[in-house]
Amino acid sequence: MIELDGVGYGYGGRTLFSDLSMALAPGSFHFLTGPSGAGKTTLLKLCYAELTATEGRVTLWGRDAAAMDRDAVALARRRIGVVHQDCQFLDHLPVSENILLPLTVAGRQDEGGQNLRELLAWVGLTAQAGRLPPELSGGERQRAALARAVITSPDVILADEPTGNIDWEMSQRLLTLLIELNRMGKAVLIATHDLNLIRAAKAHVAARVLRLRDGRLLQAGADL
Ligand SMILES: Nc1ncnc2c1ncn2[C@@H]1O[C@H](COP(=O)(O)OP(=O)(O)OP(=O)(O)O)[C@@H](O)[C@H]1O
Repeated sequence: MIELDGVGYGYGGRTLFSDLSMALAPGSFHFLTGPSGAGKTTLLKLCYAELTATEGRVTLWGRDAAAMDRDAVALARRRIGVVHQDCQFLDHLPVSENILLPLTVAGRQDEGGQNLRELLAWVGLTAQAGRLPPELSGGERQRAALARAVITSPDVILADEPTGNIDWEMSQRLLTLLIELNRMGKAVLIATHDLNLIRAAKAHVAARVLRLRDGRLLQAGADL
């Protein structure tokens, strides 16, 4: 679905990484780890065509991302759910409306509110649906961001440090949700520093661990 072939990227002429190749196939589960500043967020942005590779080729569902026009990128992005690192919301809209936004933007409706109700129950936010985002805890925000990322029923979920600022118990809960999505056939890629989270996941899912370091992407060893 998403393929990177010999991809490189740099900001302001400074090469961050080069010659990276990977493929996100249906039902796959990947972790992307590596030191702060290695380029994990940048790599995710290349996967959803927020950035264009300066070298190599990114292919989204068989089409070269660099050659896609805005409409084609928008269509491809509907198949990708992104949980951003800072998980920002529109603070003046209730949580439920924030979660529905990607559907609205795609010109679709949640007929009868069924999807929203099920999603809220799934992430455990039914009672918080009418609250404003600034009233949520860190873990609640992360779960709302995950619900927003999957409301359009995407084929791929890209999560950037989804457990960044939350406690271990809540991290486990989020991980369980992501594993459930994967069992439904979705490809999942999680960028994280948290090696304990990766170890916990490996007990439940056949995850590949990729390590981005010094401009190279390597498969992590059996120690993880
Ligand atoms: N818009 C930008 N302009 C210039 N440099 C940038 C930009 N975005 C990121 N960088 C730089 O690129 C490098 C990689 O950033 P990126 O956010 O991809 O790393 P990361 O591995 O996700 O880091 P972290 O784990 O801390 O989130 C960093 O040195 C960062 O300062």
